[in-house]
Amino acid sequence: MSPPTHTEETYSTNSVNLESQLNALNINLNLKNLQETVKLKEEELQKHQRFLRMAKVTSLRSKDPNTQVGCVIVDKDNCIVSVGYNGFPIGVDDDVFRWDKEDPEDNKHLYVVHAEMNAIINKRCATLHDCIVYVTLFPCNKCAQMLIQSRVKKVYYLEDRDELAFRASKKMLDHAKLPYEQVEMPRGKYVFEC
Ligand SMILES: O=c1ccn([C@H]2C[C@H](O)[C@@H](COP(=O)(O)O)O2)c(=O)[nH]1
Ligand SMILES: [Zn+2]
Repeated sequence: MSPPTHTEETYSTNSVNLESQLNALNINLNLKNLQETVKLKEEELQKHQRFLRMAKVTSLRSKDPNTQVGCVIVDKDNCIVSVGYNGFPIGVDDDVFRWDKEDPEDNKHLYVVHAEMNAIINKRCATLHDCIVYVTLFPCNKCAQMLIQSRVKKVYYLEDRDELAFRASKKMLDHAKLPYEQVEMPRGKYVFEC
């Protein structure tokens, strides 16, 4: 085999250079894409945290001395279409139907309207189809039923409980393919440092 001619050598050196330049360009492009994706993800997370902070502030209106729950529902344009918190129904007097009664015959759980249900009922739009739900506590099985029936798109929540009502809720949401995601809040920025 004859040694490569000068032209062949130059061609081969140039092609190696070109390849390494293309590789470098590709790496740069990939890095830029990655940075863009990370930025978008970070902005998305901040949006969820902002709405969950609103849900938390909403929860402060609840008179439940044990657990205050707040719920905010937003549409596909990120406009708030409803809010709700756990409370007794309109006209049901807190002084008669007390929050602190231990008696199973007269317990708050028999009367309270859950935050999610209030938000579903209070909606200021025709339908909640494809809306996003932000709630401070994972929805119980009853609320999950209502959210599935309302055809909301996703549930973001802060706190969870390992209790039957919440386990059943997860089972149902999984089966109905309604996704849910727990969101962590930035430290020290929970409610008031908006
Ligand atoms: O999906 C839910 C589950 C519960 N709540 C409300 C109902 C009650 O007022 C409290 C839970 O009281 P505990 O004394 O902690 O059991 O939370 C709700 O709004 N949504
Ligand atoms: Zn509930």
